[in-house]
Amino acid sequence: MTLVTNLGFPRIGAKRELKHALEAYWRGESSPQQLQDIAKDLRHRHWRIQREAGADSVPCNDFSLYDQVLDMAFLFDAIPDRYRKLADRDPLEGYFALARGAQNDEFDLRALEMTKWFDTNYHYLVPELQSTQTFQLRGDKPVAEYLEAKALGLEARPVLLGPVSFLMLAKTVDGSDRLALLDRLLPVYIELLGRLKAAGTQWVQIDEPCLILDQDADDHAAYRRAYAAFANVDRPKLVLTTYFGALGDNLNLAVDLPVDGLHVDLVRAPDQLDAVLDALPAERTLSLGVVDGRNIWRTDLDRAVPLVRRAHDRLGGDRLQVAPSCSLLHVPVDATLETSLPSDIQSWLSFARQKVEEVRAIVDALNGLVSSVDTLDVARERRETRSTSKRVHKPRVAERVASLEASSARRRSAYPKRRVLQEERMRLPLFPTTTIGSFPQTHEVREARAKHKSGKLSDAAYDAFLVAETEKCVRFQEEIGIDVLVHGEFERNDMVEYFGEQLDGFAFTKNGWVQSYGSRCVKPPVIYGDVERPAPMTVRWSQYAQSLTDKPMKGMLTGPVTVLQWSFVRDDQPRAATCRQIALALRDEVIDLERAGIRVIQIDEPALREGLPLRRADWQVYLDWAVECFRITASGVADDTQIHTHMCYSEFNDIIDSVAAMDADVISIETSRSRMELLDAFVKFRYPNEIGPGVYDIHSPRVPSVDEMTELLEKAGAVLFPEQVWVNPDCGLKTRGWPETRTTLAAMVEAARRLRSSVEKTT
Ligand SMILES: CN1c2c(nc(N)[nH]c2=O)NC[C@@H]1CNc1ccc(C(=O)N[C@@H](CCC(=O)N[C@@H](CCC(=O)N[C@@H](CCC(=O)O)C(=O)O)C(=O)O)C(=O)O)cc1
Ligand SMILES: N[C@@H](CCS)C(=O)O
Ligand SMILES: [Zn+2]
Repeated sequence: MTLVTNLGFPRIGAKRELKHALEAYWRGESSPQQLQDIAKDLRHRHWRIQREAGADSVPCNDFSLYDQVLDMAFLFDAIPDRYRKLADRDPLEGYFALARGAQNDEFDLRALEMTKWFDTNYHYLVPELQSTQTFQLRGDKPVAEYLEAKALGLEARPVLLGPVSFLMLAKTVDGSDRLALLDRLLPVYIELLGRLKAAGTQWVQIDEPCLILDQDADDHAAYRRAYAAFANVDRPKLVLTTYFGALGDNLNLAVDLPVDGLHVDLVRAPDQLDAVLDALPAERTLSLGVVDGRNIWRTDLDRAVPLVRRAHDRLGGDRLQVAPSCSLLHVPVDATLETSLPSDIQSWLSFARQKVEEVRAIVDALNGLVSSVDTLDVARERRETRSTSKRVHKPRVAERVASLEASSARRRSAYPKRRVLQEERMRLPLFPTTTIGSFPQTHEVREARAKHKSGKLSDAAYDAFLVAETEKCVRFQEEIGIDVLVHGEFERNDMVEYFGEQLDGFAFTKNGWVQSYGSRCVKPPVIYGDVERPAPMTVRWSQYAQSLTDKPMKGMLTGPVTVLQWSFVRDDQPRAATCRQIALALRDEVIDLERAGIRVIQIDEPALREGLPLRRADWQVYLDWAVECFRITASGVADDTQIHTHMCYSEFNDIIDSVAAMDADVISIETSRSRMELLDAFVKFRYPNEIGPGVYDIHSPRVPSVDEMTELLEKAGAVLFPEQVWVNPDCGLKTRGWPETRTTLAAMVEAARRLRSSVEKTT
């Protein structure tokens, strides 16, 4: 019998219940037990939803209080020494210290580095290992969750990140080879698999997502060594799970590994099916990911069912499982909660619950069950209304894109000339200070917006509130001596959603929350049609803020690639085509800002790196259109208007030429958690324009000292020319509170002053 399975469910909850529980706990308003009770409740609710939607088996250990990679590191006791005392005394506090840092009378602990999970907007915590690393089992989370499901009468399939991907996603602090730790790690996996088997587990989902990346001979050897070690041990069956792309040249390796099943992503890589079927050894179970775990459109069942049938004809039903392409962590919980959307758009959507239902419908159709044939008809009808909808296609947008000239993507003069003109106009000191845009989105700010949205606060009162917040923010920056100010972004719910709400072709949901990291969520807008800007979006706030001060006020926009990357995008045209439409809409905004007297405009592109295809062979095509789109947005202004861009969480070494090709006058990057390691790509001569390496890790409540920031700036100063260096935090301050923001920014300005005077002394 072909099974309906699932690789992971969004754990945050349809109403962000986990977020609220975590934050209450961190504020000291609830006990560990209360937090664990809510977590358990969510697990049970999510298993129930999946069962009701038709799943034959549900995943467990896909739940996490913060992050699934951190869970594995914690489970294997891969805890850096600095956290050990706290973790041994209070495991939950120790766990959260790894995730968020901890600062009190006793401890001053930096958090682990955080980075993007493949090409998603989800962040995982990077395990910190060293050559002397040892591993042992600490707790039994996967077993406990398996038994928890069992007590409800469910045979769940624990999800484990596989040993090779675990090591590849980690970093060693001493630069030693991560994979050299494999032999020490394997016995711990074997012990865990044994414990799962003893608890009665039948199948374990062992994720090796790195198998869809470019892997070399040493990597291949590591997979072979790892899975050979699992071959003859008493363990549950293993389904080796890959997602986000094709196995490609790793296919032969994947099918050679002595496991019991293989999951492949047929949404990103439908063409790999025949090769997989040809290569699959007899007896091996095949799990087909045919429902898109990364997007929210209803599945084209007329394409999915024949794909599955092809495998069914070759393998028979008993060796076949059907599933979403990847964990559903990346989509919201339930589209039926979106009652405010236009009904046609709502009917085009499929969130986690609906995706499991779609997998059920596919398997039922395969088995010729009548009820599902109805579902196929309904699905077909919905897709047809979408492909012919007047909401979707606007010929004048396509015409504007088609008539774009190459010169639209070029500034008038090259950077050296622009620099002179900008210097004359702005007269900034050496090491100019600025921030990345947002200031604290306090409970008060969010509450005011929520009240305004629900009609409890009038337009005028909300406006007056935002005016007052913006003014306070400007005055604060003036007081502490920041050189290039920002308005604070108080009017924005999110840097992408805010623009989506004002652009035609975008729909936004009420409950479409997706976890970004820990308790932080985003509500990606849905791009369903051709994009246009009906009216200016940010000019009013930038202009107002500029009217309050003589210092330059930085206009603040989210760039086209990031808007694309952090939205749910159309699947009926290439991403590049949608991106060009967004770029043109934003170009108009940049020009309007300049007209309104704004001399500095930041176009944030934190997602440019994350959008990079996972296989190197596909990079250049993407980078060409992504950089072109940024330049289309940025190039409509005069030479003396300074264009900034900002990128966080990015590893730049491989793409520095494209970053340089964006030709922003100034780029700010995230460098503090990596202690300026990420700056390596920008060292003298490799990046010609100006750079603001972040000196304040804004993802942690920890407050860095002046000395610490000065030291980071000195490190930057050693590899960059002084006149290249800006001083700024890693990213926006929206997640921070005002007290820590005040202290840290004042300290940051002081660090810049120290640096200025030390340079003056030496010249
Ligand atoms: C820079 N980052 C971003 C990414 N992706 C984005 N789409 N946006 C980003 O900014 N990816 C990479 C990083 C990830 N970083 C973050 C940082 C912070 C958050 C975050 O704080 N998210 C908020 C939700 C933001 C939002 O949409 N807020 C709305 C709704 C607020 C709300 O919850 N209102 C309450 C009432 C409020 C109250 O009383 O306190 C309600 O409606 O019930 C808004 O401000 O209007 C979060 O809370 O998680 C995300 C990613
Ligand atoms: N301007 C945005 C960038 C975040 S990546 C902010 O400051 O929040
Ligand atoms: Zn950022």
